[in-house]
Amino acid sequence: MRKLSIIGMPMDLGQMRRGVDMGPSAIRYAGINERLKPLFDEIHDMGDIPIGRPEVVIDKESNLRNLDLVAEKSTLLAEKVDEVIQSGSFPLVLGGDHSIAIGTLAGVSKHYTNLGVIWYDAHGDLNTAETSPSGNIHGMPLAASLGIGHHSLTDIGGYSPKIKPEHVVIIGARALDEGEKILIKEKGIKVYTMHEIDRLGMAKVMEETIAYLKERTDGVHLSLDLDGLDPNDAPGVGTPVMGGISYRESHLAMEMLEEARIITSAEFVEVNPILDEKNKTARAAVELMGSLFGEKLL
Ligand SMILES: NC(=[NH2+])NCCC[C@H](N)C(=O)O
Ligand SMILES: [Mn+2]
Ligand SMILES: [Mn+2]
Repeated sequence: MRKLSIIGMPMDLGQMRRGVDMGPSAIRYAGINERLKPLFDEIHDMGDIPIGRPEVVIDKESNLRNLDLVAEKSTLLAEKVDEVIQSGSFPLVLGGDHSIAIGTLAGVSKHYTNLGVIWYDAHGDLNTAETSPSGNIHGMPLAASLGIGHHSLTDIGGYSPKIKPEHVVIIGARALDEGEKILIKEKGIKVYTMHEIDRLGMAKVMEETIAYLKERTDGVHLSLDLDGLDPNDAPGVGTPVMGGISYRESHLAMEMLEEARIITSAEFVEVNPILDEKNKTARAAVELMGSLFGEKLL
């Protein structure tokens, strides 16, 4: 039996542009339930993790924005994701800014020996307090999940690291900070930048990604930041970068993941309806979910 559990994580504490906390509502409004219903035997919308309206606080010692709050809320999400997997359901998390991946991965990773991660993003999200140009935690979740960074972020769920660098594939990168570039080289993280996507084509990129992860992992989490897409196709994001992955290429990527049957959990993040055009970005997210979960035209 194929079961899906939708978890909303309306957290915008990992960055400064308000509105991304409305991401889960925008995605629900775009018709996620109706769209995915034919693809599963059961869908449970678990509602949202309670975030409230906390005030922004800069952690004095680390210079990180909302460190304690992000850590506290991430723990709640990790527990919910863990519970969903235990119940035999596929966890689909709706963000929220990308800092929510810290909690998602804390809940997912304990169920696998070698969890793989596809990080579909314009950014590397590999910063730490030391390398971050912004102090925004949404630029740090991949580093934190690798066990790099402030202990409040790396130790969510009581264990670290959640993933190994050789089990990560970044797709769509086109804006990397200096510290991130160093980390990618140092750790040997596999990255398909826009250059490789242009050069090889998305089909080849996904073939290679799938073969690479199949060989070394026993589950794969898809962390899809909508800013991985081109801002023309997904304008409703807080940190848009020109020259991104097209809507069509993204559908192909999702379809190939579905065919390969490797994805065991997923999250769609950074949908900000305040910055969006008529909910276009949330609608794109729902359409991509359709492809990821096996929607066929014929
Ligand atoms: N999840 C994201 N949209 N991250 C954007 C991060 C931007 C920049 N690298 C920073 O650390 O602030
Ligand atoms: Mn991101
Ligand atoms: Mn991004």
